[in-house]
Amino acid sequence: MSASLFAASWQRPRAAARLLAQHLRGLANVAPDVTTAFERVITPEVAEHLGEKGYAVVDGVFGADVARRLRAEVVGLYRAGHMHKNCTHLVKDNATSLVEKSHIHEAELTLDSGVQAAAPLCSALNADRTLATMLSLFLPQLTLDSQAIKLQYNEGGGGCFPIHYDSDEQLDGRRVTAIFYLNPDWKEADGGQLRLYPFPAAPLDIAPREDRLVLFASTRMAHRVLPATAPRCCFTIWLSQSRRRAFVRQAPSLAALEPASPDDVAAAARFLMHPAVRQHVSKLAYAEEWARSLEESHGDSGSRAAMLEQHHKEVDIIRRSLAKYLPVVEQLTKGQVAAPMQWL
Ligand SMILES: O=C(O)CCC(=O)C(=O)O
Ligand SMILES: [Fe+2]
Repeated sequence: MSASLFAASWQRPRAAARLLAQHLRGLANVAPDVTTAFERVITPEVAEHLGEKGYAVVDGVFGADVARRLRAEVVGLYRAGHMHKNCTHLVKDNATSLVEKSHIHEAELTLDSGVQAAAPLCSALNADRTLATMLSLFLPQLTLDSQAIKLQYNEGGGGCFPIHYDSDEQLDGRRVTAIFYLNPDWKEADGGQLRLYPFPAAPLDIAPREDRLVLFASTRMAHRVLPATAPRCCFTIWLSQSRRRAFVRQAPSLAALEPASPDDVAAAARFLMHPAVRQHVSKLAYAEEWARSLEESHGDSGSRAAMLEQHHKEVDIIRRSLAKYLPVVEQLTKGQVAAPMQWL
C-alpha cells in the first residue's frame, strides 16, 4: 500500500480518536499537555510498526520540560523512601519465592495513595486514557480497557533486568507495554539499554534517552535491561484488555500445528513460531545470554543459584523436545525460512 493511500485510509479513525480523546480529557480533567502529546505521537505509522514488528520507538513525546518534571517525581519518590526493591518471581515445586534484583527500586501508583500525592503528574498520566484509545483505534485487534503505571529508579552500579516477558496470555489481559525514559544526559557508557528479542529477528538495543517512548507486545516480546553504570529513571504503563476479551483470541491447539514430518520446513517453521512454542524456542536460542542476564540482575545467593539451575534444566528439556526441529530453528534465525508472526 502506498504511503498516501495508507494515510487516507486512517483519516477516519484518527478523527474519531481525536474526538474521543477530547471527550476523555473533559472527563478526567488531566494535564492537557499529556493528552495532546499522545494524540500527536501515536500515529497510524507507529501503530503499524508495533503490529508488524512487535515494537515501536517514539521520540519527543512530552518535551524536555514535562520530561524533567516527571523525572523529578520519580527521583523524589525514591529519595522519600516510597519505593520498594523489584523482585524476580521464582516458581519452583509449586511454590513462588521472590528474588531481589540489585539496585532496582519501584513504586506502583495504583496501589499507594501516598505515592499518588507525591507524584501528581505521573498520576495524571495514569488517569489519562488517550494512549489506550489511540492504540485501540489503529490496531482493531486490541480493545485496551485498563492500565497500570509503575515508576522505576535504577541506582546504577550494574542494576539491570534479566530476559523476561511482561506477561502471559493465560495469566492476565496485558497486551502492550509502554515505557517512558527520563534520562537527559544519557550516554553510551551509562549502559542500561533496553534490549528487545524479536525472535527470529536479531536482538536490538534501545537507548533509554529522555522523552523517548518504547511500545512493545507484553506477552510476546522477550526483553531485558543491560547493566546500568549510572542512575536511570523511567516509568511503565501496561495497557490491558479485560480477561474475557483477552481469552477470545487464544491460539489454535499445538497438536493441530505440529507438522507430520520435520522435513516439511514451512510447516515446521509455522509450528516453531506458534506463540506457545516460540517462547521456548527463544529461550533455547538465547540460553547462554538468558543465564548471564539472571546472574547479572541478582546478587549471589542460594535463590539465584536455584533460579539458574531451573533455567538450565528447562533449556535441556526444550533442547531434547525440539531436537528434530533444530535445523529449522537455525534456518529461521538466518532468515532462510519465514513464518508469520502475530504480535498482538
Ligand atoms: O526499565 C526498562 O527499560 C524495562 C523494565 C522492565 O522490563 C519491566 O519493568 O518489566
Ligand atoms: Fe519488562
